[in-house]
Amino acid sequence: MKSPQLDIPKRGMPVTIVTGFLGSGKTTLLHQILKNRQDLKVAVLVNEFGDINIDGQLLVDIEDGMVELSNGCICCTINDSLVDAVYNVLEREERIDYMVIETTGVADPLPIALTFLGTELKHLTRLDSILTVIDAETFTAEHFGSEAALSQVQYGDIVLLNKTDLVPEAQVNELEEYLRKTKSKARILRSQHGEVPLPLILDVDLAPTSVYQQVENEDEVYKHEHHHHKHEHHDHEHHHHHSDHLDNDGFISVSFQSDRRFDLDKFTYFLDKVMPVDVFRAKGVLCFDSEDLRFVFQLSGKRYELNYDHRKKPIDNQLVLIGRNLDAQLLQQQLRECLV
Ligand SMILES: Nc1nc2c(ncn2[C@@H]2O[C@H](COP(=O)(O)OP(=O)(O)OP(=O)(O)O)[C@@H](O)[C@H]2O)c(=O)[nH]1
Repeated sequence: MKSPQLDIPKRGMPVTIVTGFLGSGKTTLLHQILKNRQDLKVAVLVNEFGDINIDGQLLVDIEDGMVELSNGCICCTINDSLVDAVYNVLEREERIDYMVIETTGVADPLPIALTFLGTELKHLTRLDSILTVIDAETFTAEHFGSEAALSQVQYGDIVLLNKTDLVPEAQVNELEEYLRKTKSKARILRSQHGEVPLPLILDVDLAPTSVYQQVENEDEVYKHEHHHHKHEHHDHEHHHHHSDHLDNDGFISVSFQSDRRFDLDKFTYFLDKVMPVDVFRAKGVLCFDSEDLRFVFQLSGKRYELNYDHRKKPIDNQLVLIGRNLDAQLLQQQLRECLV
């Protein structure tokens, strides 16, 4: 007799949440994880701030079977799409050993962690840790004036001081001392280009899940009172508050797409002379008139890189600019002027 097929649901899938501010090196770390995972079958969930998913396009070449969240900040759309995306992974036929979730640079990791602890996912997954990537060069105690960035540091069980190649060691030591003062329990590591031994960051069981749940309860009370208070004054306030949140601490993203190629000189002139300093982060896949290959473009703070992408033929230009106080129409006009 044929034995009946048992359909045993997967339980306790370990999950690491990779968080960290815009451009700190989360995707770079993800590439390292996928490169060095050995026999582990890792599912990565990427969520990007911006209409065009550049990271997803670049990751897909490395690892098939990637699952993506829909665009937008997951800390806002979390109750629908994150849970769905996690289910998509859990329901796959093939074996998957580990799940890594990359949040957007402007997302607060706490609601994401709470989704794993507060929904039906708590029976199917095990939150292993929150890993916070920090750009050792640009990080300051002001956290870019962003509440999300503050929360990222606050809730990191592992703090990865990345880009240590860009600063003198004394400065990294100072940064580490500063973090030690506020985060005595965190595992603090250093890296260049996200290179870190995987046993130090995966399956480490460092998430203090009871603490998150306590925070959640307090937060519920706060939200309730907050809402109530607003309600007395203005019916639309609550809604307004929510859309403020969607603005992500004032960060907005501007997308640009064109079938035409850029003039390389005009584009670099735009980067060096025209683009406002308020553009904090940019990334894209670009095509230039003078070049036969596609380029991957990365800008973080004052630095940018344009690298050949040997895997793909040039097709079109797709670019996302992220920053505060950006004039989307003006930027798009200025970019159009760089086209041949
Ligand atoms: N010099 C140096 N550059 C790095 C290092 N790690 C990452 N970078 C570069 O920093 C830029 C941003 O890296 P990403 O990994 O895309 O950053 P991210 O955190 O995923 O960015 P967002 O998705 O926009 O939040 C890229 O140009 C990387 O090549 C590092 O250790 N040293």
